[in-house]
Amino acid sequence: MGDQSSTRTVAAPPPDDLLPTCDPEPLFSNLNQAAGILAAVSGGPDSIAMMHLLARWGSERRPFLLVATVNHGLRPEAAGEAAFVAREAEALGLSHRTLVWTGDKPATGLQDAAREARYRLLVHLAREAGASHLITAHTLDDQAETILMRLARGSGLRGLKGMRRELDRDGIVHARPLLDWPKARLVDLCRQSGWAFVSDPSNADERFARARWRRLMPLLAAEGLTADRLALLAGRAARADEALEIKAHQALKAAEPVAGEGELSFRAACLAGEPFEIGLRILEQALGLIGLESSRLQRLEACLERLRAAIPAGRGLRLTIGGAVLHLDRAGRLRLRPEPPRSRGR
Ligand SMILES: Nc1ncnc2c1ncn2[C@@H]1O[C@H](COP(=O)(O)OP(=O)(O)OP(=O)(O)O)[C@@H](O)[C@H]1O
Repeated sequence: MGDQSSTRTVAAPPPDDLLPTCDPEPLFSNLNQAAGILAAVSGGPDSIAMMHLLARWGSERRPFLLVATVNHGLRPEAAGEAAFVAREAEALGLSHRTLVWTGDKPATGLQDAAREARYRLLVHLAREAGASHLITAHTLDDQAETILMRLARGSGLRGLKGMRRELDRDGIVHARPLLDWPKARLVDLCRQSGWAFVSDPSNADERFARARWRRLMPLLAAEGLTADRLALLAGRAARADEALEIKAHQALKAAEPVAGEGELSFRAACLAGEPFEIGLRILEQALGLIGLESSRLQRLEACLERLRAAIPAGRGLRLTIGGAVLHLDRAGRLRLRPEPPRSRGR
């Protein structure tokens, strides 16, 4: 996260005669059709490089651009950093807004809360400004660290897909155009181009898991587990995940689903007959069809195990999961409906 401990501004050396040739056109070509772009710039080298590259992006087809910095109100330096980004943006002819997180700060899970607040503020501003896209400067290294952290948590295939290049955040497309770029390349680009940036020591603060994983990266790379290989794994996991989703969709469609009044029912035999992984996804998709987020993988697995034991035995079963009540009748039909509000969260 951008601002959890003290930072200092690095005065970059003057521009080198041999500026690295870096064409922003292919980098941002997916954004040509955007109805306005909000660029999230913390002041670190990654997002400062993104801002400079955006400013150099061919002006003809470029959608309107707005730059924003979030001051989480967690460090005294944060206001100065936002002002620094504002000045840099102005010098490039770009509009800039500073957003301040004024809400209560939780005693635990501060990083997660700050991230959530950051995206809430950014998405709100994007909507207000009429921007269709929010872009952040996540790099290949961020992707590799994310995958390692998810591996360590025993994540499923979906987690191993890593961060997505594009996702929907409440109707705004969140895009990560630098996801294939090693961080070192962006830092070099800043230094060689004379682009000043803010250096954030919290990136090396080992109280944070991401920093500890970052420290391990060279050791892992020496054994072949490089950021590139982790990204390769993520791409393959994404491909397998997509295939399994399609198979689960087909299985659910063939199970005579009947939807009505926020409910869904279907023949449950597929949950026992299909491979376990497909069964999990059928359940998740069914929950999605009644408007519920998928539950934690472990809970979903436990739920499916019970269903798989009951279905062949012709036993009825009633379960709750992820805000849903599941009712398996003796005829082998499973009905899902949202839990009544009063009993939720017990
Ligand atoms: N304070 C901030 N203001 C504006 N943008 C920010 C700020 N902090 C982070 N960002 C954006 O998010 C990108 C990723 O930053 P960082 O790696 O610090 O995020 P993170 O806390 O790991 O969150 P995420 O879940 O998005 O990975 C930055 O390159 C920048 O585009």
